[in-house]
Amino acid sequence: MTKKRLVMGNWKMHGSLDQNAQLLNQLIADLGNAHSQTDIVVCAPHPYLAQLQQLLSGSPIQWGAQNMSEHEAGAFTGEVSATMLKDFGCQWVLLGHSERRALYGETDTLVLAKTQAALQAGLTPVVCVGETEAEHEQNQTQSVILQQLQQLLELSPDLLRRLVIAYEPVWAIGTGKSASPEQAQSVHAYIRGLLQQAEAPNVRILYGGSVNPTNAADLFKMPDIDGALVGGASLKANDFLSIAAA
Ligand SMILES: O=C(CO)COP(=O)(O)O
Repeated sequence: MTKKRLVMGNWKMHGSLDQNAQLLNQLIADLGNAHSQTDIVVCAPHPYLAQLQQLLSGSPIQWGAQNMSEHEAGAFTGEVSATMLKDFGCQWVLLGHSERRALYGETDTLVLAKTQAALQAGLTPVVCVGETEAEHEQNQTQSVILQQLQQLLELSPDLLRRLVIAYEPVWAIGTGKSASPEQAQSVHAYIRGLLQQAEAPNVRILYGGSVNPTNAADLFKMPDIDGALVGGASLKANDFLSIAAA
């Protein structure tokens, strides 16, 4: 099975109605039908999902959210459910981003519960994993990744095959210091091995962390890098589309 490349933008907590409209209209205009070989997705803050639905419906660009609740509905003030995301046309949701893990205490168990809720609602979860700089320096990358993925790998192969995994080394996020293609590939190959053992060898594995128009092509040459999760560069239409075209 050949895997379609996937390039996702994570806007994080950036944007406004005006800025988003400008960015999205430029993406639509410049994209045309040029990248049918690549799935292109933007993940916006929750309040802007209606705007994405309005502006992107009928375009080749898909949209998603950056987080969601593990619960279906109920007394969970401030939370947003998977079915609410579906109401706004989302097909994708980022889960377990390192900022959620580090700043909001999300555990592997919580990320698993959110993943199950997303799958149940028919969303594609993009589960983020990655080691910190200290863990990297202590050669703990594989054990950290294994820990983060272990519970997910116990999902049935049918469910697991509906996931996307994003490897985002924390030390590469927002630092301008991307992992080298070889460094990223070695971790992706390790993740691929785990997925193979779990009978889901074709799950797409994205790399994230300071991806830009200059380094994207070399990253994408690696056999187990199936696309990118892009932060800062996804806020500039030209940069984001250059990455998608790389
Ligand atoms: O966290 C990221 C995407 O989820 C990566 O962010 P940067 O591309 O800004 O390093």
